[in-house]
Amino acid sequence: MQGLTVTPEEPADVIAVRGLTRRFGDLVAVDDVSLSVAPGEFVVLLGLSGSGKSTLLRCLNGLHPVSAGEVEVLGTRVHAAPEAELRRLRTQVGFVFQAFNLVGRLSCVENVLTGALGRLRLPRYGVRSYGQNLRREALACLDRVGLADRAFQRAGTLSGGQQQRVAIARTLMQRPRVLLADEPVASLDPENAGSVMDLLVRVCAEEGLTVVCTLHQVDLALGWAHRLVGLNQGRKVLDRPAAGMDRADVMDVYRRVEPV
Ligand SMILES: Nc1ncnc2c1ncn2[C@@H]1O[C@H](COP(=O)(O)OP(=O)(O)OP(=O)(O)O)[C@@H](O)[C@H]1O
Repeated sequence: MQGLTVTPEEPADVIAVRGLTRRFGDLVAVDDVSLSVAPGEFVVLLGLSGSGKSTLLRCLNGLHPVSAGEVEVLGTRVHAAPEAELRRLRTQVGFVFQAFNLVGRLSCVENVLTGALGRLRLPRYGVRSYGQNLRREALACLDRVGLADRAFQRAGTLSGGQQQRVAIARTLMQRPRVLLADEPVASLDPENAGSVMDLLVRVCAEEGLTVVCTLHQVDLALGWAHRLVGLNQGRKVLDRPAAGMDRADVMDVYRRVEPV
């Protein structure tokens, strides 16, 4: 049709943070940070211990209220959302923790099944209380992380690397659109850290997830991130595509205090 041109729209940012400040009493843990994350982007947050990485991550899904500024995730205005809206948002935002947060006495498959609770109306108790389709899906999630053969083993009896794989399977079961990962490989030895990161990056790419992940391992960050964001004393001191950056550029994050 003449005269009618349809321009493909740029997809909106999945995460948009503007002037975010989070204080704990007199301490400014996150200081006037702005950040946009595009669909499917894998952003790694770097910075010294205490620089505000975990606090920023928790502000993204409303686990910490913000002191000032705006946080928008998947179109939800997190800074102003009532608790019910935040609960709805959290069903779409997976969280992977350093300490795995599995229930050690439950089997791997039952831990994975809990990832589906956000989309079920009633609580469930025991593997058999979930329908057959969900049980099949949970086993498929375990298969994707290479642990189908451990489905009925108690999660607490697995190694750290295996437990983090189960936690990733639980996140897949949640079918999130965004993944927040707080030092997901900090408790693992270097070899396991590499292979769990490898898995995390692969499944996130397969699912088209938008990811914000805090890491202490600079080499892993350089190897896997699309973009590196550095914090120092709560301020954003780096925000660059990872391609073309080297270790020395990244190490600057740990010294710089001037915001970008
Ligand atoms: N609930 C809280 N109450 C008081 N202070 C807090 C709280 N949570 C974090 N802080 C403080 O906020 C600052 C930032 O902490 P945060 O955990 O975000 O840092 P981090 O960069 O994630 O550190 P790490 O790499 O060690 O996990 C620190 O000084 C910390 O002590």
